Amino acid sequence: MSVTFDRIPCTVVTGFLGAGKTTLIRNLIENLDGKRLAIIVNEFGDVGIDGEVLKGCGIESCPDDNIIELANGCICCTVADDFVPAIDQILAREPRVDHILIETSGLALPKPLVQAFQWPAVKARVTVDAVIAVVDGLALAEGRVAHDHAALEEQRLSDDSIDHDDPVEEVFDDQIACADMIVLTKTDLIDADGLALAKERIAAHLPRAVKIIAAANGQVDPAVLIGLGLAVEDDIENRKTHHDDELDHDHDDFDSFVIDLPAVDNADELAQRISATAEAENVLRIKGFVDVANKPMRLQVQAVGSRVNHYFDRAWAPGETRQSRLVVIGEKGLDRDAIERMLAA
Ligand SMILES: Nc1nc2c(ncn2[C@@H]2O[C@H](COP(=O)(O)OP(=O)(O)OP(=O)(O)O)[C@@H](O)[C@H]2O)c(=O)[nH]1
Repeated sequence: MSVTFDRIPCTVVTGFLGAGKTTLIRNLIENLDGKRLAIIVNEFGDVGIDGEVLKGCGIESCPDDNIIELANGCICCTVADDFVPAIDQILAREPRVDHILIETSGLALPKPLVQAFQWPAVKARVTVDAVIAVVDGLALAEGRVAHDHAALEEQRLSDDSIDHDDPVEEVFDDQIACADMIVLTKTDLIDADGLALAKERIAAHLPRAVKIIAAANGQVDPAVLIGLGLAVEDDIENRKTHHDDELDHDHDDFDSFVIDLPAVDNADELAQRISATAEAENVLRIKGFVDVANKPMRLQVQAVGSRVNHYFDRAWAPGETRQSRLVVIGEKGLDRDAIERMLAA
């Protein structure tokens, strides 16, 4: 008698830079009682910050070894080299993993990633449970992504010089187009009108009837998001995106680099500098870890646009090099020298 194993379900979490993917996943890890999890974290930029944040959870059902970081790129472009080996590594785990979560980079196009699940080596063993798009409620309410289409159209008609291909909007659109469920984040930062506006803006981009779940600080009942059993790999071709005709998508609309800073004296002052820099230089995202002089703890810094969060996340380990490294991400053409000068000032 042969023994057959069911395919392991995998939830793909997409969402634009800083929308709240890591926060949501961290919450899922903490509340998915009894399920053994493995997580693949894909980042744009060389420094694996999200992986570090998730490893800090210390949850028994998701040990650090089960968190695999695929930094520096886009999983869908490196299926054979990175993704399949990562899946192999997960499937070899004992005891058996019950569920896989993938946190894609904030610039990832979900369709090519899901298409990677059609590879025979993957399809035989793993199925895409659902694609969840995390969208930034605050950014939506403020019109930083998914602008009001009617207003934009009016503006477009009155000004021929506007560039109509907005890469941020395109990535956002593609992530929404591929989603089976949408989590609208940061609802603690918006009022009822903002929430209604955010939902309206999503609806304007939604090609299908998809549920929108409002969440604050990543708190969503895992039963709503996990175990949907949708086998998305069999349906993904039907989801129309901006990049359907591109064989190669190399994210060349965006730039990212790492800045090393000396130790800082004051965390609040650094946060102000980061905010001013993001504003002046049109930076989409800054994140990293910082050495604050005379403090035993490491400072974690997270900026989405000019909004900055910072907090001491853990003590520097004995023997660990205390360093300050920030990843900066924005649209192509970032002025690296100016950003470096402003952050170091
Ligand atoms: N107030 C508030 N802040 C949030 C919420 N969700 C996320 N954040 C904050 O937003 C920032 C970015 O959150 P992340 O979870 O790192 O976002 P991400 O989508 O993983 O970011 P990337 O991986 O860089 O694309 C962090 O400072 C979070 O603490 C929320 O619901 N409310």
